[in-house]
Amino acid sequence: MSVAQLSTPETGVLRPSSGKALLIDGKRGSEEVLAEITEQVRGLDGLQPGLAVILVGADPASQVYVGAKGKAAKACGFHSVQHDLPAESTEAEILAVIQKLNADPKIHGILLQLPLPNGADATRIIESIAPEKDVDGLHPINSGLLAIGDIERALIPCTPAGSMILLQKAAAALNFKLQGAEAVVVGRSNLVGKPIAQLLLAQNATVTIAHSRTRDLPAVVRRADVLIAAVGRPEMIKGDWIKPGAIVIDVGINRVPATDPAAKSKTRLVGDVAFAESLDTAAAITPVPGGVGPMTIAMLMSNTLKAALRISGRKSGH
Ligand SMILES: Nc1nc(=O)c2c([nH]1)NC[C@@H]1CN(c3ccc(C(=O)N[C@@H](CCC(=O)O)C(=O)O)cc3)C=[N+]21
Repeated sequence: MSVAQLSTPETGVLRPSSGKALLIDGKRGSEEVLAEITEQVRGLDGLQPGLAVILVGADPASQVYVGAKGKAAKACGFHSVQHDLPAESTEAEILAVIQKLNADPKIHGILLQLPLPNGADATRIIESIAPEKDVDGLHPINSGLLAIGDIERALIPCTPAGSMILLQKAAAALNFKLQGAEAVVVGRSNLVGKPIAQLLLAQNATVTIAHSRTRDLPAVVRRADVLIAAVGRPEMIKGDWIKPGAIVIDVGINRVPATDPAAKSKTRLVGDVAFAESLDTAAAITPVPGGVGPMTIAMLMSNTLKAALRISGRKSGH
């Protein structure tokens, strides 16, 4: 469906004339961001942004994500290192690695892949990362800057930042105003739900954070002009919960058994939103895969570049 087919009434409630939602392409969005970063890095003469990723344990999914991050970093022309630590590592051992990276002038970004094995608490480890190298945006200094609305100074968590870029792309295509819109975030994690809510507030949306204890979740979701699904439960949000004309950003990445026995892979990826059911109701929706996931990696590169420019005393260009 072309953007021209959409009517955009003053109310900000959008009704696609053909009944099919606009797909927001995160793969393409991420390629655009990565190309821009690569171009900027070429012009930095002498400064090479450096990213260190720490992986504790050998969770296969985490290994895939960490591999993708290293690959993207190299493609952008970054210095990229990976520290693999055994699952049994003590907090002191992880802290020692972080101390070294904090002091390493070649490293501008440090990412501790989450979750830690055996449900270990990452709070103290994250707090040991130098805030100016905290490219995941999880240090209390960065979450504090975000909470007081100092978006320029904060390093913003990558998934929320990527989700906002996709939301802004959809809003621009649909001539939809975030200001004053009803936004519902389903999920309240420190990694995704809470920071996305802060970013939406900074855009003057009216924000509701719903979670597992929310009474009548379908009714709350039905109010959403903008719906952010970040619960981590496969296809939990049903098509008939979606308000007609809503913009839907699906942050969930859930691996479920493949339905097609002939499929090459025994599993497939689905989001937190029942995608097929939502296509006739939503004005725009992010697919899974190919939506927020690739943007997350692009934002990590963007944060690393931002950190490198700041640490080296150059302007960050925003
Ligand atoms: N400290 C920390 N920071 C993170 O940012 C972080 C983390 N820990 N732990 C795990 C999650 C997960 N994550 C993803 C990144 C890219 C895709 C991605 O590119 N996904 C592709 C598909 C990949 C596939 O096929 O498996 C897509 O959605 O199209 C997915 C997930 C970052 N995470």
